[in-house]
Amino acid sequence: MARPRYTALLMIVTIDGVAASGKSSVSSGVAQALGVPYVSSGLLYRAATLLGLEADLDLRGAPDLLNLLGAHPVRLEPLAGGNRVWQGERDLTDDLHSTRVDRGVSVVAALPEVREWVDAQLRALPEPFVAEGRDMGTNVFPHAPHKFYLTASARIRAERRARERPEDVPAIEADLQRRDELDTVQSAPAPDALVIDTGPLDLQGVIDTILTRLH
Ligand SMILES: Nc1ncnc2c1ncn2[C@@H]1O[C@H](COP(=O)(O)OP(=O)(O)OP(=O)(O)O)[C@@H](O)[C@H]1O
Ligand SMILES: Nc1ccn([C@@H]2O[C@H](COP(=O)(O)O)[C@@H](O)[C@H]2O)c(=O)n1
Repeated sequence: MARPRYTALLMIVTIDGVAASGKSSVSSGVAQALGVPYVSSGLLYRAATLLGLEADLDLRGAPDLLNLLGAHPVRLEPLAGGNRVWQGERDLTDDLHSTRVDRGVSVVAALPEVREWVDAQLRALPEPFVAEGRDMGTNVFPHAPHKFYLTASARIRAERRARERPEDVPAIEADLQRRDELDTVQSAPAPDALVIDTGPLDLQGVIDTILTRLH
């Protein structure tokens, strides 16, 4: 039988990295090249944050937040072209990348109970897929055979994000640095991850760098 073009076809590829490092865009491109879904773990933390904000909860209060999530379950739909997040029939996805959610999500993500809630959903997903986030290669899928970690300077990341948002680069840069700091605990690269500085590369260049290593 002909050897598959990519050995990662039947397993998990993890792509971690700091805020706005390109994880979602790169994971989508790699997943589409592999013909597998990609899983955006950050969307689950963002969904928990959005629902907590809408319910006017104290985001540091795990019991109320978990009760809310239990009463109205959230579902992540991983698709090759992008993830959708549902609460019942409500599609939350387009409300998850706001500055309001950005400013609250690290508080929610620091709650062990919320991390367990996210990790359980991720580990229940059928393989193969590309999983992106902060701790996919360290905590959630430590046995994944292919691990990558994306970095870039805060300024470069802010300039990229500024193309998506009506805010100025210095303000976005400050927000990214704050989130990096708040996410430090769960954001270390796995010892066996290939660290890629995406600063000198365009989006396709990062995707190709990863695909080259999956042959
Ligand atoms: N290497 C690159 N060169 C140029 N632009 C890039 C590169 N990588 C990503 N981008 C762009 O930077 C922006 C942020 O990328 P993306 O949303 O994928 O980052 P992220 O790490 O998933 O962000 P977050 O942590 O906020 O979810 C997007 O507009 C994306 O198209
Ligand atoms: N594996 C992960 C993924 C995300 N987080 C937290 O969620 C925030 C949003 O993640 P994005 O990838 O959508 O930016 C992120 O800032 C972390 O606080 C996490 O803890 N672990």
